[in-house]
Amino acid sequence: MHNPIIKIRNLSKVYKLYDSPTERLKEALHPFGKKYHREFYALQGIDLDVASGETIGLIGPNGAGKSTLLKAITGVIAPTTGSVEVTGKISALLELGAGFNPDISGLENVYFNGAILGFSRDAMDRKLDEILSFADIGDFIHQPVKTYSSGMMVRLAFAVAASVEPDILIVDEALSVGDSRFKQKCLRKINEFIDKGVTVLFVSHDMASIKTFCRKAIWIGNGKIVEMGDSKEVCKRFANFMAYDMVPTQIQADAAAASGAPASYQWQDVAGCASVGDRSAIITRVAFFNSETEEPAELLEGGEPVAFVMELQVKEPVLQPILSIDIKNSLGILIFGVNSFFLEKEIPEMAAGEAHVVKFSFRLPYLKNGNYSLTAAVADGTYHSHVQNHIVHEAVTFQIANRDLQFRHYTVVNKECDIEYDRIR
Ligand SMILES: Nc1ncnc2c1ncn2[C@@H]1O[C@H](COP(=O)(O)OP(=O)(O)OP(=O)(O)O)[C@@H](O)[C@H]1O
Repeated sequence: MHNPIIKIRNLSKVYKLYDSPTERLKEALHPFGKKYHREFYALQGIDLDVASGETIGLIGPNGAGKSTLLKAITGVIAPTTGSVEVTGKISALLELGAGFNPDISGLENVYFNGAILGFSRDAMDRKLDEILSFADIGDFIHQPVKTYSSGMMVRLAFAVAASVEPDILIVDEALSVGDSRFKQKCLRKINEFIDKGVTVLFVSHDMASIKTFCRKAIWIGNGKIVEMGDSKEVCKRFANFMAYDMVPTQIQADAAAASGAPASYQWQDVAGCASVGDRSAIITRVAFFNSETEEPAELLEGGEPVAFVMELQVKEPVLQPILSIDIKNSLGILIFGVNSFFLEKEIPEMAAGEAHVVKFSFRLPYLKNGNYSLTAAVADGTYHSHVQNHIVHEAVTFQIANRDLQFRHYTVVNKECDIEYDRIR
């Protein structure tokens, strides 16, 4: 890469961890320099080149080292080893309140921050209207920052960061505390920066934002770069890792073999899920996956062919089984559902002691970006008169993250609708 705007070589950051403050004191006072600490690598051997105009999303589990990397790039912390070279003006939104003096007013902080970024008082005077109107916190601007709500703090911080025409914009999850209207306003502003060619580094646990804004994503785990590449691909693999890789595969295979069920499903145990019913038949485990690629359905776009499989153990006879799945949004509102009764799929009686595997295959509707859960149920009777045997809430959860703007506004997008149009005057 020619002249990267950020060049990182063999970057490591080591923190000293002490079991108690006394250990720290003992180390400081020890006449022969005895060590009382353990070393913890928050970052280890990071090599990274960022080209001007790139938009990069950083993803990874809690404590992976994402914020530490951003702090090293902005110069807030010094590397233990290695180097970070930055060419250009950085505007950064790090943790909440970082860069603000809590005892002085918001307005004084605006000038203070401007000065740190190299702007004179006159230059900040010229930017002030724009900053105040973007932050939109009214008279609170004259109050000390320590009286601000977290939302107000991030409003002011973003307004200042956006006003200084940076070459590199760094946003560390800060936007998550803003209300949704402000968040949208910030995201529009970030888009404007991207259009102008500003380099953007963005930490978020929200895969939809990462996929929307960032062409490239870097997955950080245990202080190292696990994977780097197209944001869609990296987000997908990270989401699958978070959902499934922590379950030892041998346990899954053993459980499948014991039940005689196909071992190929990536089963999820539902024992820990909230459930109700008379338990004549119980749902013991489930799997949800893309039926074309067979990858776990954790991070989706809508429109994919998917399959949901549930395993049932029958304790008492179920004479007229009805099997159903419901998909709910993050507020618990039912978005759509499917059941064997509606589908006129007659399921034969299930006898005590039997085990069954039921597979629903369908095309996922185009849903609004967000988090969803799937409730699975088995009942006995007819649609109007039945006994619930087992309803398992949030049997699986998944996220819809579609970077295509058209899918953002409607709860469900129906692409099958015809529109007729006549000009009448
Ligand atoms: N000053 C410090 N002293 C000791 N350990 C620290 C310090 N700052 C960070 N760490 C540790 O470094 C690791 C990486 O932290 P970091 O904040 O970079 O993670 P992260 O990926 O941003 O996590 P999250 O998604 O939770 O924000 C964590 O284990 C954290 O506890």
